[in-house]
Amino acid sequence: MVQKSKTVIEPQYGLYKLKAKNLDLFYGAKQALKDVSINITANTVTAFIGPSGCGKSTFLRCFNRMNDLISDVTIKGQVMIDDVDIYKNQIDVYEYRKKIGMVFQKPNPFPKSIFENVAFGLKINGEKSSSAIEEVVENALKKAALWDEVKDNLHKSAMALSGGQQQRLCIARAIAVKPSVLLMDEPASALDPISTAKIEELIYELKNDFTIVIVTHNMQQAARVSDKTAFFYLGELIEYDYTDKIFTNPAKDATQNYITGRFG
Ligand SMILES: Nc1ncnc2c1ncn2[C@@H]1O[C@H](COP(=O)(O)OP(=O)(O)OP(=O)(O)O)[C@@H](O)[C@H]1O
Repeated sequence: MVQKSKTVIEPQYGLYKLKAKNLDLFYGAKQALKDVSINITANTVTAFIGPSGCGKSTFLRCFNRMNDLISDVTIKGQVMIDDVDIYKNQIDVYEYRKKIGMVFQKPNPFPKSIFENVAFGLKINGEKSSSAIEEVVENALKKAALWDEVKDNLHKSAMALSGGQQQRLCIARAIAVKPSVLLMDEPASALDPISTAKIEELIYELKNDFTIVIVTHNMQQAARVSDKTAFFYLGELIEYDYTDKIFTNPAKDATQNYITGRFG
């Protein structure tokens, strides 16, 4: 069970880690996000919840500009990391993406060894020193709570790991390049309950080093791991508040109806 401290230290002078301001997103003519604004504090876990198709993943993908890869997408408004508007023309997307790690629903290790999976990003970034790479790989695997299980088999194929181990490997791979933000799109939904519990524990630990945003369909999971929760419905951010408040005393009827299972 995740032991939570409920304190969020809000930044002074508006210096949030992630911000969106009046964000609209269209897939062709279809509007998927409507005037979404949010401020996310550094070193917190924020959960995005809401019924299928309400725009959670679309919004998550705005923070690493992954929607740029989809044709016919139009984005209006601002998305900021460390107060820099990431959709401005002069942004170097390649450099910017280094600040953001992403973990997907289905574990997607490369068909390489455990070691090579974690070392991959460092090598791409030009790290040549084997001892430096070994140190980072070990630290990333320790942070991802996988080291003890794999330390004697680092050169075995990642594909031989269990699903839960593969997902922790993907987390190690994401954090090895030292991003400051981790985006997770339903990271435990393909896993068994024991692996899910491990991922939840890990998310809670990782917020010491990263700002984490997680999309989840599992409301118990949102309640367990997140400091703040954002409820989306039909492309709108309906309510965003401390997780305890959202799950015990939401301000909006739509949130209340969703968390009590009346729709979704
Ligand atoms: N690549 C795309 N092209 C066109 N429409 C898309 C695309 N991706 C998502 N959409 C549409 O945008 C809306 C929001 O989808 P999105 O996947 O962001 O919702 P979601 O809340 O994450 O859903 P789920 O919980 O089912 O994953 C949906 O109507 C979806 O059909």
